[in-house]
Amino acid sequence: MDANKCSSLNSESCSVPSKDPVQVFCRLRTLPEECQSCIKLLSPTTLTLTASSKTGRKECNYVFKHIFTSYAGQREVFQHIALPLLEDLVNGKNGLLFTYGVTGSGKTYTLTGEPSMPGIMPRCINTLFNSIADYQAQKLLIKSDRTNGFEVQGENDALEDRLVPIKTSTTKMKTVKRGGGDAKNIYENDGTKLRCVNENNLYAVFISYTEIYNNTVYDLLDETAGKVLQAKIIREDSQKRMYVNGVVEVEVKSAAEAFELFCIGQKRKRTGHTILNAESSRSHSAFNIRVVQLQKDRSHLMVGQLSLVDLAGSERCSRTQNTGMRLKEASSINNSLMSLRTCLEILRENQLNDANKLVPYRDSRLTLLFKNYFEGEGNVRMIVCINPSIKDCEENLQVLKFAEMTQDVKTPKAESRYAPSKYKTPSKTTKQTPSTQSLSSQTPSTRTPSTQTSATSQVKKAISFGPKIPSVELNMENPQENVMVLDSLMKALHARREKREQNRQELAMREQHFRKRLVHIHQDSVLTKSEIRSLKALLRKEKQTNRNLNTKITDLETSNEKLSANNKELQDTIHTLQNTIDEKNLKINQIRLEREKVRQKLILQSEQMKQELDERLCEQRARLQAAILVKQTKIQRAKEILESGTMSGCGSEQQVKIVQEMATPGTPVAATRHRRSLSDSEVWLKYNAINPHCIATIHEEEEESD
Ligand SMILES: Nc1ncnc2c1ncn2[C@@H]1O[C@H](COP(=O)(O)OP(=O)(O)OP(=O)(O)O)[C@@H](O)[C@H]1O
Repeated sequence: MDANKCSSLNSESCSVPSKDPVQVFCRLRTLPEECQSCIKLLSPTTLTLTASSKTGRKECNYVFKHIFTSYAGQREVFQHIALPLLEDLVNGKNGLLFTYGVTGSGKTYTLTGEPSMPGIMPRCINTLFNSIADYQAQKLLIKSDRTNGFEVQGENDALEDRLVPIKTSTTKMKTVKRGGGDAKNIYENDGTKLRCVNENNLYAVFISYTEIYNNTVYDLLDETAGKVLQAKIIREDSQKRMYVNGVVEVEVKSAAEAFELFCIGQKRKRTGHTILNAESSRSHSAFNIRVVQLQKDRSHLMVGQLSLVDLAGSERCSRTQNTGMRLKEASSINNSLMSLRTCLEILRENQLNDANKLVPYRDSRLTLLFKNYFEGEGNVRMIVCINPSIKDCEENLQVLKFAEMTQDVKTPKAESRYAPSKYKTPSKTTKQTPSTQSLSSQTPSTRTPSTQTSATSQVKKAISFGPKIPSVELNMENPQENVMVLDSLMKALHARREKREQNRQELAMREQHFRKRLVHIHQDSVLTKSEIRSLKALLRKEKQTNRNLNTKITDLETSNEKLSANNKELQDTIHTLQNTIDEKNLKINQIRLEREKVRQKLILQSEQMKQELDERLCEQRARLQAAILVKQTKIQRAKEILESGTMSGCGSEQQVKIVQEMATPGTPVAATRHRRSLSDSEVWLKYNAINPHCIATIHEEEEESD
């Protein structure tokens, strides 16, 4: 088949391209009434996140290009963010739009939405077809060249292709339900149109849908694989642009056809139920729209690509409580998001410091696939989706930090260029018969033995050696007749010679064509072999990773079991210690009670003793006073006697007698020594009336000594 192979973008540019920063938008999800918010909006571009940590509450402000509140509708988000990218797309410029955020923050809702509330993707498709519907190229006039470029083929070839049932398994480009007549537009179409469509051009729209699951690329539109999707490899084309090798790229002629493809892919996309989102994306998915426009004279071609990427949500395993496969998915998601962060950080560092540090795009398929957008040409926009719930606060902090940093990264400004095409007239061989044309449109791998037999018969039919050589019978009797015979023989020989020349030319041409085909087949087989080798290497690597992960899982499970056993033992010890503490507390309480009883008893006893001593003291005092009185009386009498003796001349003998009488035994004598009293308990207590002991102090001293 003769075709004009055109490259989609001409990268030969001498001038240094100007750069634009990555535009980052923020969208806040609606919050259920019972939930507390950690986000406060200060202006349409600034928000505050309040995070509480061990050291207290911390408030951080973040500024974005625009912040969409929970009241912002899908239409507003589309018009603000995606419409400019769509305009770029029909102007042949590339664009990347990706949603980033914590799981369940509304990334898929923003990109896809629901039939009644379509998100960015359906609105892009509807708007695109509302605008270019009248300027579409005939189906299959433009075809994928299987190496990230496009070919323009002759109208007859396009017609042939439309008539020949295409085996989608090998052509890498298929049509959806030929004609797509019965496909329905499931998403509401608000009739938005673009103003920048060039009415002189012919447009063709191609869709591909891929996902990156566990760091492996899969084609969601690949129907050859059956239920299990085959891993694809990422290649670099002649212009150093990354693409998924052998990806199915489908030309669609209406929005309904595009949605049908999206639904097919959506069914294959890996989603799963997690604690944080009932239908959580477990892979990163990229819905690619390529718009190819061909100038009416078919001399130039221009391609624009818009990739709508729904990143899987970042998640903390402690919150999701994922195990097994979900845990592996989560760690792969987090790893690839970490690679994205690292790449953007290094890019930013390089740009700020004018450095040339290697950006590790190859660390993850995600960064490798979108490398061109950051390094090459294309507008990059990011939507940070935020669930303002206080539960997501810590993760939102990380997301917002990354988003703010991303705004500092600058990407080369997207430029649109037409690529000139070298148009060749279709070769004679492709113009022969419909059967030969369809044969040439098939790839070698699709040809069956029956098609090969028919090809041989075609070749046989095509080769003729000219008119038959007439039988030469010379008649000697009629020389005139002989002249005629020889004349016809000569004519036949001339014709045959001409035919031979024609055949030789035809053969040379066929040989050339065949050689070309052989080269093509050889290239194909080399590519396929290298692809198989890469896939085998990938498989080996995956198997090794799998083995390592399994070993890790086993190790972790063993240590988990050990920890559980330890934990159980510790719980038992804690329980036993708790019982001992309870018993000891009980005993302490009992001792305290007994001690209190003793204290009360001692207080009572000391009071009784005090009373008793007081009584005795009173008694003794009374007795002493009586004795003193008696003594005083006697002294008085002795005085009187002495005085009267002196006066009456009484002898000294009489005086002595009187004094002796006074000193008779039994007369109480005041003693200076300490007195003691006998207590009830028959214990002698020291009694000191002048310096009495405080009873309370004694008890306290006793307690202390205890
Ligand atoms: N702005 C919004 N308005 C109304 N509902 C929303 C909004 N954002 C998200 N939702 C709802 O929240 C739920 C979770 O959203 P979605 O699936 O889009 O999250 P996600 O960020 O894609 O999560 P994951 O990363 O786990 O795939 C969905 O039921 C969705 O309908």
